[in-house]
Amino acid sequence: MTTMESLIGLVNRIQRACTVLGDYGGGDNTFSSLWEALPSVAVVGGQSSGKSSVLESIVGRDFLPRGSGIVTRRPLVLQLHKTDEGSQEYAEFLHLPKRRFTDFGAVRNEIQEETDRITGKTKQISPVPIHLSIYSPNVVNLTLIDLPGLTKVAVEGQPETIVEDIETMVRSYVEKPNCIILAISPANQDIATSDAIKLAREVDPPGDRTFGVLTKLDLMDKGTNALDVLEGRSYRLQHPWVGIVNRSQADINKNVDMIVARRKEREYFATSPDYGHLASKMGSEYLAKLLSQHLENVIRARIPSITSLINKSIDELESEMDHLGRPIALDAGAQLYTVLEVCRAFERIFKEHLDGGRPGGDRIYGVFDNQLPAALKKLPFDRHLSLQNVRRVVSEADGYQPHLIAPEQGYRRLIEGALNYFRGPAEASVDAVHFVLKELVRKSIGETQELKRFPTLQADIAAAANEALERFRDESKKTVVRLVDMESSYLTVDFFRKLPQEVENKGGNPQAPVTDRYGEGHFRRIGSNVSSYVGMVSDTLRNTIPKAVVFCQVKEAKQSLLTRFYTQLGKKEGKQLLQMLDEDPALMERRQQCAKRLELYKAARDEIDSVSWTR
Ligand SMILES: Nc1nc2c(ncn2[C@@H]2O[C@H](COP(=O)(O)OP(=O)(O)OP(=O)(O)O)[C@@H](O)[C@H]2O)c(=O)[nH]1
Repeated sequence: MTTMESLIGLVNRIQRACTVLGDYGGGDNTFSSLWEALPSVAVVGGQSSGKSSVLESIVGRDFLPRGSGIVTRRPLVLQLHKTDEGSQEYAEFLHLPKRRFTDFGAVRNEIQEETDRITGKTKQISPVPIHLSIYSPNVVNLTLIDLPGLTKVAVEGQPETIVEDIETMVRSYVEKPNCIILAISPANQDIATSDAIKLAREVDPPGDRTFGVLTKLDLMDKGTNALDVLEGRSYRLQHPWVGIVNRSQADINKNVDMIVARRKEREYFATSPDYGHLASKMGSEYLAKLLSQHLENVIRARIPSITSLINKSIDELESEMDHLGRPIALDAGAQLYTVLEVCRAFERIFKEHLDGGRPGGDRIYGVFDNQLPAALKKLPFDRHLSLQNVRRVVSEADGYQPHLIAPEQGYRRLIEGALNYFRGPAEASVDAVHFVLKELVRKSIGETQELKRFPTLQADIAAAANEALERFRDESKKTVVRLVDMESSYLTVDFFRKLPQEVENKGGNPQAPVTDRYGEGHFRRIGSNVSSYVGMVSDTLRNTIPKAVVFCQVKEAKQSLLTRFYTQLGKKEGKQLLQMLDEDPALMERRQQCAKRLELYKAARDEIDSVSWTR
């Protein structure tokens, strides 16, 4: 079982971890803020309303910078830790973890210097908080955030936007539903004009999380009192108002001890004719206890939802880290392994495209089934085998003496001329398949999740794959052109032997004039015979070209797309490998951020686990 104090201690530790990792609410919103999920108490009020005095009397020490103008220019997260009676008081800054301050004057100087470190000596403000822990037997466990005082006008040396800037910053703290607002108003001013109440009313209309604090009760005009406010009649809040009497400026100048001031405050209420009946519920000590108690209750109630936020964030971050991939290993062996792994993943996807596991491979079949037959059909054989052309080619081939029986040379020339036309569709099929393969490489690279983080390796793989595809294309072209050449280098003898013997079988009419043999019918027959032969070759090529293309390009791409690349890879040194694994800087940055966040959430989870609280 733990005491309530450990709950505030728990939140204190998580808050410190948040600040170390740059999570103090607001800022970049790509991560859910743990800070914002934690309950905190923010002190707000107009300038000179007595904020610093209230904080100091809660602590029982002088330690805040004083001066004219805006002194508090960065939020001060003040974590109070109660220590055993008699132990020495000391303070510690998060930004100076090794130094213990026992001199509170030095604490004041450090706050000032640390403020200037971020804002410069200008009068600018900054939302980056300063964390100060005070360990003392005279405090209660409590965390308070001191914010710049709300002002109405910019004074000499301040930027014009200061009024708005301060309000925006203060608002960014108090508008969070987990923020408890300590709204400070001076009693010697009309409560209706209080900056603190005005802001609190805006961000917390029901007054659930606002604690009204009325300072300077001792400075009210004689004969007047603040009972209407303190008893909730002027402005109603869910929590009771607390009246405070801080040290006057004269007391501060005289260095009146804070402990003495607390005693005087107690006496003031105890003996006050106006407030005597409220004495036990007035004063800074009471306020500190009230806040501490309330904060503990709020934390207790919030722990389950904080835990679930933490667990959810851890899950999300871990899955994002998996997605981003683990950081690159440092030794060359592991780097080579990573490169090979990624290449294999790419090859697997590329093969899936070809084998039908992913779309795109069917387009190769489309080339064979549509494109090639259509191109073959379109070849200009009609023109080549027109009567006129047949007559011309045959006559030319005969030379000075016309052929006697079959125009052997004429046939050969006509066939060779026709077969030459097949080169075009054959090469076009090779190119078409090449482009399909190239497109599949591009697609597969895009689909290889493991490659996403390595733009250089992506380019290297693309270059190697495309270079291999070019080689396969060259080889394939040579092969299909060879198929065509083979057709013209040796004609199918059988085909011609089976042709009806035109002269001998001429319709059984041996009397037909000899001139007929060289007439239209004769050349038409030659044309039609050549056309049948070419048609037969076309059928053959329609089957053999796809075989050659698949053999030279598709099968090769499946088997050895990256073979050369792997050989080159084996010769590379660590430095070159690392260059290949050069990651996108944005991604590296994101991974680093995720890792930091994960560390924060895990630390927070451990903190919560280590505190078992009573329910
Ligand atoms: N008599 C008397 N004087 C007070 C009381 N509270 C604050 N003062 C005086 O009012 C002046 C302003 O008080 P601070 O505590 O510095 O007020 P603040 O709101 O922190 O001021 P800034 O940080 O400048 O915005 C100081 O001179 C205090 O001594 C009080 O309850 N009684």
